[in-house]
Amino acid sequence: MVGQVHIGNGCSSLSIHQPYQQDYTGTTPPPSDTPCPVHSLYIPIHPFLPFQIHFNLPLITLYFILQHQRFPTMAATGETQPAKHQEVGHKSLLQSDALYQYILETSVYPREPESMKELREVTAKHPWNLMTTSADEGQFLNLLLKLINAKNTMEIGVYTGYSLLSTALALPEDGKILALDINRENYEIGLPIIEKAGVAHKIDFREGPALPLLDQMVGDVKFHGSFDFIFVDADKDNYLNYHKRLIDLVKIGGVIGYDNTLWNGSLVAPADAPLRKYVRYYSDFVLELNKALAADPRVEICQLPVGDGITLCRRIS
Ligand SMILES: C[S@@+](CC[C@H](N)C(=O)[O-])C[C@H]1O[C@@H](n2cnc3c(N)ncnc32)[C@H](O)[C@@H]1O
Repeated sequence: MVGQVHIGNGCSSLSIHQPYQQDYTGTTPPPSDTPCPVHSLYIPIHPFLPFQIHFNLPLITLYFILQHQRFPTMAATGETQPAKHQEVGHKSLLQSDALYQYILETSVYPREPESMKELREVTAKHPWNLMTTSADEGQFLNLLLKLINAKNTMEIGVYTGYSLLSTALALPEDGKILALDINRENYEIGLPIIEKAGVAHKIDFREGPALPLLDQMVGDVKFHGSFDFIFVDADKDNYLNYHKRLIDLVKIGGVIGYDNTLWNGSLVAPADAPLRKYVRYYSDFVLELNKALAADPRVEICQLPVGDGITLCRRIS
């Protein structure tokens, strides 16, 4: 497998794939509790490329793949035309684009802080913009954090920082966000806007894969039960691994939010639906996560069809 790189996973979740996933064929998923080794090679060609590519992959094929990554639900529905909605960050599972636009224009954009609007617009120009948290979900997170009086929080999966900014704006002056991402470059796109908004002092950004850091924190009792809120929006194949650790780190009564738990609606696609390989692959992890969360007596849950689906878990024991 000389000269192969694995880049990205699915819609709205960039995953830098780990060595154990090399040669992924869709039939041999990686061990579910294998800690993420530090990625050895990172080539930011495009975040949604689901599988390993050969360096000599013809450009035309690459172009074809990139075009189709933008409309991952097409495969699930058998549509032949891309969805009409072109809103950046559009991940609504609403069947009506017009209704989604109505929500954005009536309730979201008019109340969106200027800094978030600016970050959304800057992110829209970035080639991986489909990864960004949608504006309606950003608004939801902001209100949720205020409702639960969150002060000490964590975010796994920052990208350019839209959800991070919505969190930072919601927290009190002495609030904190431990922000984890393998890619600092994208975070730095949003950082000047976050600084201008006067909330950068709340953010402790750490570059690197999240799991090893979580393991360190789990090994230190001072972090146990210390987080009011944790937002997970990163590599789906590690969500269960994250949950195993985060459950110790979030306080009793605190909330973990897992993003993309409806995975483009692919979870209910028939077995023979022509899903793209990466959608099918990550769909199994999301299905496994949803089942595990529903059966976990340590949390109360609520799965909301906001964005690409967000499952809130309130720790109760
Ligand atoms: C969907 S994006 C996050 C979007 C972000 N919440 C926003 O509001 O724009 C997923 C992010 O997860 C990061 N990521 C992927 N694998 C990761 C890992 N193992 N540890 C930490 N971050 C990871 C990617 O670099 C990417 O920036």
